[in-house]
Amino acid sequence: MEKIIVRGGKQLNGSVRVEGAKNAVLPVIAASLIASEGKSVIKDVPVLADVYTINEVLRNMNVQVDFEPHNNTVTVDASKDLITEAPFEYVRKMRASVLVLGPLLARYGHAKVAMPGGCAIGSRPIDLHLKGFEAMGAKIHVGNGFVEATVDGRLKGAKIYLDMPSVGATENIMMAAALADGKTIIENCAKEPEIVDLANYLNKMGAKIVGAGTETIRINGVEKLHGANHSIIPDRIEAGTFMVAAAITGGNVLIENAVGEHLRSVISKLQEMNVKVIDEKEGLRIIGPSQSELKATDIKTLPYPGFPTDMQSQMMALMLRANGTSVITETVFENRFMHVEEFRRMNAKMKIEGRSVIMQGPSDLQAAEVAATDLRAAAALILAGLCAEGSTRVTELKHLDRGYVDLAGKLASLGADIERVNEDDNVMVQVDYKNKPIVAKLS
Ligand SMILES: CC(=O)N[C@H]1[C@@H](OP(=O)(O)OP(=O)(O)OC[C@H]2O[C@@H](n3ccc(=O)[nH]c3=O)[C@H](O)[C@@H]2O)O[C@H](CO)[C@@H](O)[C@@H]1O
Ligand SMILES: C=C(OP(=O)(O)O)C(=O)O
Repeated sequence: MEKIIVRGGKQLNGSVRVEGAKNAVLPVIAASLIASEGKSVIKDVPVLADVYTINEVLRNMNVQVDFEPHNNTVTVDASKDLITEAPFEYVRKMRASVLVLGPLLARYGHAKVAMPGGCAIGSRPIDLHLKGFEAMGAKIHVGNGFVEATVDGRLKGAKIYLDMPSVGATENIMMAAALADGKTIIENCAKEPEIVDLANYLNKMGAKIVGAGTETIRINGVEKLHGANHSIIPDRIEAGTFMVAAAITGGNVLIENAVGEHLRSVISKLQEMNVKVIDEKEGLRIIGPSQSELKATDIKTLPYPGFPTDMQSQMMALMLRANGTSVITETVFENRFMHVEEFRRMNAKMKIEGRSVIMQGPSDLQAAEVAATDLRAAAALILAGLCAEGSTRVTELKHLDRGYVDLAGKLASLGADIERVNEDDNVMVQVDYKNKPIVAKLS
């Protein structure tokens, strides 16, 4: 079984570069389906399991997708006739597969995609995506584990109010509206930087979208879209994870490529905890305080620009080490506390009350064998291992590989005592992140 073994106590120093954002690249690759002519060349693509999955989803639909991992480039040619279905084997691996619904429906008037189930962080319905398509004239049928959307002719522009600012629903509706007949207005939409990145890409493809990044997006539908060149924005959650790594070890790390503007809520909480954050030309420098100076704080997760739920578990690791009582309230997903039990195995002093976790810090973290319950929990357990006494062993690394490019290798390059091993035969499978050996195996 593959494990990451972390021996705590090393201070992190140096610099590390963040990759393109997972949550931006997945919708961008899905959106490439819309182009009936020309190729799209997408750069700064992170070499992640999820990227291999979305590429497979598209290939299965007869799209030509070429991935050059060493150049971080994906080229998509969707100009042939496409198959308008995404089977369960892909959606099960990655919920973001539902993002092909909007582009397929808009281009072909038909899309059939396996219904995503819940996952370790919550039930995650797609009712808002479907209501948006219905408002644009689509008929939706859910049965036998699939959702099927059809429309005679083109989708019609509509005014759509989202009950909550869902990232996926905003993306799916925006992609569909780009090719609809007439004007669509999406109100109370998500404002995440990944929404802006997708809108920029669609506009390069010939779409007419304004307002992305605000709570109202206006889209004038066009008849055709073409391939375009695009570079993916830096991953704010990977950057945030390294910010916590520097802070939790009292280190000094420059996170190259991190965009301060995308991380305001995280920066403000770190500053409250006595962590220094300096905006430099190349990125963000993080200087962690000594453990005795790390202050407790409270966090509530919210849609952007609020504190991101995808940073909740990593910040929890840091708050466990802080002096005083800290509280985290999770408002985005109803069940994103599975990592609490694993932290407890590491001697963390914490309890769950409703949608909040209360921590009486500082916990004297001790090494244990712990299992990742989702992608960010995997990162959080590794972060806790960086300051725990002894050798922490983190398993269930399939979650980690969905969203981090060689986290262990990058932390090792900053001075962490960490390795990824296959304990059955004691073979180390990944040592140097620049060569990307582990992810290369997934192709
Ligand atoms: C690939 C990707 O970009 N994933 C991100 C995206 O997921 P995703 O797009 O799935 O998250 P949403 O913003 O849609 O979900 C937010 C909340 O809305 C609810 N909801 C959503 C859609 C819907 O039709 N009905 C409904 O009730 C969800 O259950 C959840 O409670 O945004 C989340 C919230 O920032 C992040 O944690 C994920 O990393
Ligand atoms: C929850 C996440 O991703 P996804 O929506 O792809 O499950 C995440 O990136 O933390």
